[in-house]
Amino acid sequence: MASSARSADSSDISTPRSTSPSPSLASARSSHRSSRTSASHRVSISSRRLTDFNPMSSVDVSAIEEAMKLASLDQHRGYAQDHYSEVKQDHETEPMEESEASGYQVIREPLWNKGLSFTPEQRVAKNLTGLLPHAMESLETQCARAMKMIQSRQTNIDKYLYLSTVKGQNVDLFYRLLMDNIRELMPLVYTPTIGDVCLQYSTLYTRPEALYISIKQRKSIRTMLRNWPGPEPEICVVTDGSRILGLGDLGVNGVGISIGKLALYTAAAGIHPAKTLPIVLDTGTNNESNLRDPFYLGLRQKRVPVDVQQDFMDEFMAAVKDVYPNMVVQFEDFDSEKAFNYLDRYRHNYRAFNDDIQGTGAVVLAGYINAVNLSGVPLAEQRLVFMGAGSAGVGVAKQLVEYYTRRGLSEKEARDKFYLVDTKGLVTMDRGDRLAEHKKYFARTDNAGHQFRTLEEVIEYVKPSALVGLAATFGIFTESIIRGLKASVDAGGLGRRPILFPLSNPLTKAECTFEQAVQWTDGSVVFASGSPFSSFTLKIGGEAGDITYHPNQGNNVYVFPGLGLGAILAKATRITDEMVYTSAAALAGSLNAEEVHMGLIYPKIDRVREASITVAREVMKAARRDGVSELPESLWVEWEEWGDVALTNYIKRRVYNPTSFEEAKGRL
Ligand SMILES: O=C([O-])CC(=O)C(=O)O
Ligand SMILES: [Mg+2]
Repeated sequence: MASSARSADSSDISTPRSTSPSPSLASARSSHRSSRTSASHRVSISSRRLTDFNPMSSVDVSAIEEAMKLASLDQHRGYAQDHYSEVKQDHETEPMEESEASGYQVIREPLWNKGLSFTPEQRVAKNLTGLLPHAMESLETQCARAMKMIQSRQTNIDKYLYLSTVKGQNVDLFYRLLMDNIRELMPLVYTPTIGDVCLQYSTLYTRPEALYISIKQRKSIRTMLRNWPGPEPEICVVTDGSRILGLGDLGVNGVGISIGKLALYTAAAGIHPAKTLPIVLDTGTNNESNLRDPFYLGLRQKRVPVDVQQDFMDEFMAAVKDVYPNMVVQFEDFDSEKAFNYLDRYRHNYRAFNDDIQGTGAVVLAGYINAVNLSGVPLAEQRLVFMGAGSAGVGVAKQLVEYYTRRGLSEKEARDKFYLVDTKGLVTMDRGDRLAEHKKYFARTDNAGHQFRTLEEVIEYVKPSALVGLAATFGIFTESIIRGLKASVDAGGLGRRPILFPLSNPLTKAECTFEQAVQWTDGSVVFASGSPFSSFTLKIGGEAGDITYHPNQGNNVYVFPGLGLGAILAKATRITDEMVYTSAAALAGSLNAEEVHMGLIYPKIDRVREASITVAREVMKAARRDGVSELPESLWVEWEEWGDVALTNYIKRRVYNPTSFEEAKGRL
């Protein structure tokens, strides 16, 4: 593991050393290891448990007792005593290399396992003969079997669990499967199914897949980060579970989102799975049903106050910078106030961005740029109503303001195009309640003392050309609201089309369905939703025939993988506004002729990986323009000479692509 390169932490006695194990030690260890992953995990966990807890705290006493019990259990297996003394001398052991592994060690390490794709030569060389059935299969055949199994499962949760098992056994198979069937499988590993998974995470739990960092162990954050078995992660997705999708506070169960997003970093942008790190920060939960659930896996306490969490967050970010200085940090699904605070606080000194504010902002901007073209309502006449004024609502609106200012409007002119609505009605300065800080920027002052309490009143008053939903309330875009939107667009001239983006996730929180949007606008809608809807066919019959309408999925999955990949490959020291804005512009321009012809505003989801490469390339260039890329000057000079082709090639050579059967031959 490259852990020997991690920086030392004086508060942590398990400072890594780069001593190699002696051959006898290595073979003694290997007899106890089933895999590199579990080996390094075991070593780190035992050394942490017995040495790092502060015995003054009550929690720690029981943890130490528990660790002692575990150690004595291990002793029964003739393992712990020797092993532990080794660990004490050599706190971080060198992990086994793939080339050293043999037999079950190979098969049981998901990153090394090739399932039935091992060739006869590999089977002999790796002592796998007899451990596998005779059949030798291509990755494609293994995928076909897995698809058959998935299709035979009745519920989406069962399908998710099957996929999760595949991921835990054979990483290449999981990602080949996901990449080749992204339209069918993304809804299982991501929204909407991941929402249900998060709701039940503690019950569904079978194995750890993330770092679980609780505020009770805040003094050992560095140790916990080092315990992660993957070598030098390049990207982490961190949540505190306080606002998971539109489902609210799910506490530690929200970790499913970090896991799901990172699966898409790999499937949609090719970041190596071993370089991804899902993290949940456990600072308690205010979700009563979690607190009552006997299986709940998180801290059984109310959330700590905001200022306490702020300190914890500072400690976490500092630890990340020490242990993995190059890692990009994606903040995910923090409740709005924290989301804005942390972004402001860390964006200048860390490689960090917020997916809900910036990722969603960029993806909606990309869709909006294309939607305006289709709508027939000129940019100057556009007026937008937002239902929802949280991190996503405000983040999106700000991204769109930036677009307008770049198109020549003053900031005030741009801002005046936006009408944000929350549960109390139109957000105005004189509404009489205490406005959250992040809403103030868009609070209207031109309402002449009048308050608009409902969305209907606001539609009637504003006569918008676009309606965006980020309110996490199912069905809040009623028939009369959608017809009202259509009427205000029609009033400007026939042939104009309303823009309607019900963006809340998962589907149970969508502000309206695609079918409703089509029906209530007589098919004229330009539509994007956060979670995927199926195409809808309007049965007209007769001469005219039926019409099939295609929805768009305006989900940040079109942005965060490419934004993260671009930041990593550019070695960006920060993630600048220019990089985020550029990701949107690049995405908007990434549709091919067929997609344009179909009237889509995003590339088809099957092409998300291609789009991500384009986004990553443009993000890299933006990092260079902003002077935050630490890549050698000579590379940039060369790319400037050769243009996008060379840079695209550079990216493509660095992305993970699960090897096919033939390519796999040379691997071991
Ligand atoms: O996870 C998703 O599908 C999009 C997102 O960031 C959210 O809804 O919070
Ligand atoms: Mg999110």
